[in-house]
Amino acid sequence: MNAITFTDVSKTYGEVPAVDGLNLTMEAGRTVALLGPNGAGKSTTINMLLGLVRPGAGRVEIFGRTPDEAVAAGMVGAMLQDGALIPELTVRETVDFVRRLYPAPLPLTDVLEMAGLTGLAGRRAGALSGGQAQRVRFALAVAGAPGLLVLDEPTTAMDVESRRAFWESMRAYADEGRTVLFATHYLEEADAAADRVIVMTRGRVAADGTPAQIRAGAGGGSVSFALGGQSCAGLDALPGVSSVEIDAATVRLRTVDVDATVDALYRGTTLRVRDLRVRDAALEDAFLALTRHAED
Ligand SMILES: Nc1ncnc2c1ncn2[C@@H]1O[C@H](COP(=O)(O)OP(=O)(O)OP(=O)(O)O)[C@@H](O)[C@H]1O
Repeated sequence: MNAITFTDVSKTYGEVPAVDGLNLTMEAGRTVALLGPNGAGKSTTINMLLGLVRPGAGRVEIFGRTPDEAVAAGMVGAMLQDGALIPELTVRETVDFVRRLYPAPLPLTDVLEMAGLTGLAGRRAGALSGGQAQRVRFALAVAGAPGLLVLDEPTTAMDVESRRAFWESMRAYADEGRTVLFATHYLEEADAAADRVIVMTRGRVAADGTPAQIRAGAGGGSVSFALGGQSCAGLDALPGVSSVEIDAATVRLRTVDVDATVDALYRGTTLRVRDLRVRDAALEDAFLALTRHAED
């Protein structure tokens, strides 16, 4: 059974179509990143998934149930952008209070450990830094051991080290066969943490695939090397090459097939290739290409 199904889902605010005819299925056990520029419809999608916003049209299902049923059954944990904490309660009290609301929660010590909060368990929530408060929100999201974990820009306000630790915790949680959906602006996070990336623009899916597939959609990559005084004639005819740029004595070939281009460069030319550099298209290139197209 799919963990998540959106069928012809739309949501309009006034004149603004926040989500526009969304059709999406997500298999259980996957970690999926929802990527998109501001206003693309990510939060609206997540809020509909959690039953916080009702779709104007269409149907949303979680493990075959309505969002309300799935949430009530403790199948969903969520970390939203502005989840308030009660300042007077300690971290331990906060996490324990929430985990007891679920039918089959994780042990308290496990939750604190997983979220990196063991050393902060006695601290009042009101005295936490922004990044520490985010860790508590993560702990609250996983406390009930939900099969689906939904995270809306979870690493906002975290420094680099907290971010790294956060994704490690998230991966440990996902490795138990659970499904994770997270929205992010950070392309490197989608690249590193997700096995599927859904790029949204203007309430629609602009691209959907593994990070490698999305990168490939951006046009492969580039091959550059020091040309010295040699001629660049014929380079544009090598397999895969879509353009040839020359900057000082370096030539850069944009290619849809890096392997074929490099192979032909060595076998099919008499050039002396020095200082060869190969670069895959970054997810960022793909993202910019996709979202730029949508803004046209
Ligand atoms: N409660 C609301 N009332 C009116 N318009 C809204 C509301 N919520 C969202 N919108 C509009 O719907 C569109 C989609 O917004 P949404 O917050 O879902 O995008 P997002 O991809 O999450 O953006 P961000 O990355 O900035 O969080 C935007 O144009 C936004 O202004």
